[in-house]
Amino acid sequence: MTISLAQLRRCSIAVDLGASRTRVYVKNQGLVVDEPTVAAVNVRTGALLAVGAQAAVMDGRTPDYIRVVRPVSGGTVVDIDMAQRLLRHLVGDKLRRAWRRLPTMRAAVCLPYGSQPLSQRAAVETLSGMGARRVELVDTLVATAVGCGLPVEQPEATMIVVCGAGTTQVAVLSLGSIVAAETVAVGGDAIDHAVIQHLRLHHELMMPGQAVHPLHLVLAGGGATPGSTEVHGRDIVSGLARSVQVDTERVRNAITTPLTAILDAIGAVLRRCPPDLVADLGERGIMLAGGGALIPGLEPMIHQATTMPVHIADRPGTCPVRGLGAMIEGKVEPLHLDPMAP
Ligand SMILES: Nc1ncnc2c1ncn2[C@@H]1O[C@H](COP(=O)(O)OP(=O)(O)OP(=O)(O)O)[C@@H](O)[C@H]1O
Repeated sequence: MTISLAQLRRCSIAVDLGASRTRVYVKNQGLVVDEPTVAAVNVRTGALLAVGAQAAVMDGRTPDYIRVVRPVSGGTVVDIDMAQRLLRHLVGDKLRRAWRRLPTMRAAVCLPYGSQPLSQRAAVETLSGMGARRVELVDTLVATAVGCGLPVEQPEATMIVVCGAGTTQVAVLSLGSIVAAETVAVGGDAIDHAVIQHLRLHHELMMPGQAVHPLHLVLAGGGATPGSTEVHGRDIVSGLARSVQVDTERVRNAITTPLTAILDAIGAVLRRCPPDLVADLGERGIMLAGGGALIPGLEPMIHQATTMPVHIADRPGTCPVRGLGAMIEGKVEPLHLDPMAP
């Protein structure tokens, strides 16, 4: 899937269509869109009522005639028409007109490692329908490593863990390519689900998906984390609104179980790596990226399991699209190997 840097330099836009968020980088302009991949539709008329953050707040609060939809799932565009409508609204009128004027507009899209031909085709069709004459597909892992500022083109090992909403991808890269990689169907959404299940089982409380985020922020407080915190939801039995005091340590334990799948993937990738590369990693450590990198407890858990240094990338969620952006801007220099060198 990975194509040459020369081809990428001809692209005008870079797109990361994630299950949770859509990000668009425009050449010479930077990151212009970073919004939830959500649209609200009037089911009676088919009209699009809201997109992005506006649509996300409607989720779970709509009357019958409004449906909140997510056109991307597990790294695949599952509703091409809706994804195009969503993208059109997110990029705005000004940018759209500029796209139409460019007869040879090329787009770069990042796709999860090992994505199926059907997923690749859906991404290409989505962007072609938006006016792109050519769509270049790039591995999310390579784009993210570039976005994190890692020296991917060098003959040194780089380990990256990209934790998204639906999946986590783990890879060791060297000389601009993936040496070993693994994908697991565990991401931020699975962690939110574990928290919701914990509250349902131990507190008989139903909690909406969006309400989990404040709890993450409390848990991420590190040493300053309070022993308990108040959460609001609906009582399972009575159906009435209720607040409960939740033991933060028990919530932390509840999210540990799904996180072990990520540790297994890291172990599998390390076992498949040549020893020289693993030795490099002992010094350099592991880079955590993707929005899920901020999941409380993930970083210390990986450090404890691998004994390697673990770093969380700067603005981890936008690393893939910023990496793609750097590639289309021509900021990534390929390593020139001279075959005649002594
Ligand atoms: N501060 C935070 N604490 C915990 N989890 C977070 C935080 N910020 C984002 N997340 C989680 O990160 C996930 C979104 O990450 P990201 O934006 O990388 O996903 P995506 O690229 O849309 O998804 P995918 O790569 O699976 O298609 C969500 O599940 C969200 O709950």
